[in-house]
Amino acid sequence: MAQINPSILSADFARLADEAKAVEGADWLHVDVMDNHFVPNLTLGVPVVESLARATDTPLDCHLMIENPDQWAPQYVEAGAGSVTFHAEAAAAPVRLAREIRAKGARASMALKPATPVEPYEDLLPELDMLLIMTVEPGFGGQAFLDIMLPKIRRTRQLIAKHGLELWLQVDGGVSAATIERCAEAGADVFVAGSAVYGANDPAEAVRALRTQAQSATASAGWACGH
Ligand SMILES: O=C(CO)[C@@H](O)[C@H](O)COP(=O)(O)O
Ligand SMILES: [Fe+2]
Repeated sequence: MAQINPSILSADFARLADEAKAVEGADWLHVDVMDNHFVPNLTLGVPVVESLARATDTPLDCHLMIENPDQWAPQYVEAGAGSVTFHAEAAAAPVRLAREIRAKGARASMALKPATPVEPYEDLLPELDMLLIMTVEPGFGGQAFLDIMLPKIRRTRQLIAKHGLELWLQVDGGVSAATIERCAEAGADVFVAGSAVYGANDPAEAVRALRTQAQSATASAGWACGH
């Protein structure tokens, strides 16, 4: 089943608890952590994640766009995140870090920026619960979807099938009613949407509509979605 994860980055940061509640019914709440070093933007950190975890029943999907995730990622598990994504480009020891995230009780996920290929990480995929393919350069919400990422999504779906993995394949950046079907057909099964959800008049309805679109595109593409 296709999963829709609204990105809190596009919400009103002065009303985070209400904004989290506005999308209850979503599969996960996507929380973009940016440190102004790995990306040229600064958002929120561990204390805010702790508060969000108390404010909503929706599990938190933390996307860490930070340097030194080896040091920081475990703290986001302790703060209450159910899934923690670190960037391949920033991690010093991705296998050790994925194992540590899992050992602490969260799903371990790794993200690839647009120019980072998936192939060098093929042997590492069994260590992960999810791979995130960025479909914009990380750092900001509201950017245009990069169509040139579709072949990478397709190749990753083939690697998942080749190794018989349970790995979820997430896309993040510019995902909307206009682009979600192409992502689903290419093989994505977890969809982050910021402006397409929080920019809608009814964010909860936007989540439902995106999920319906993704599910029918997945069904017609014919690859099996494992959840
Ligand atoms: O990680 C990021 C941006 O770096 C994303 O999670 C954005 O927050 C998605 O926003 P939209 O592109 O959907 O508006
Ligand atoms: Fe994100």
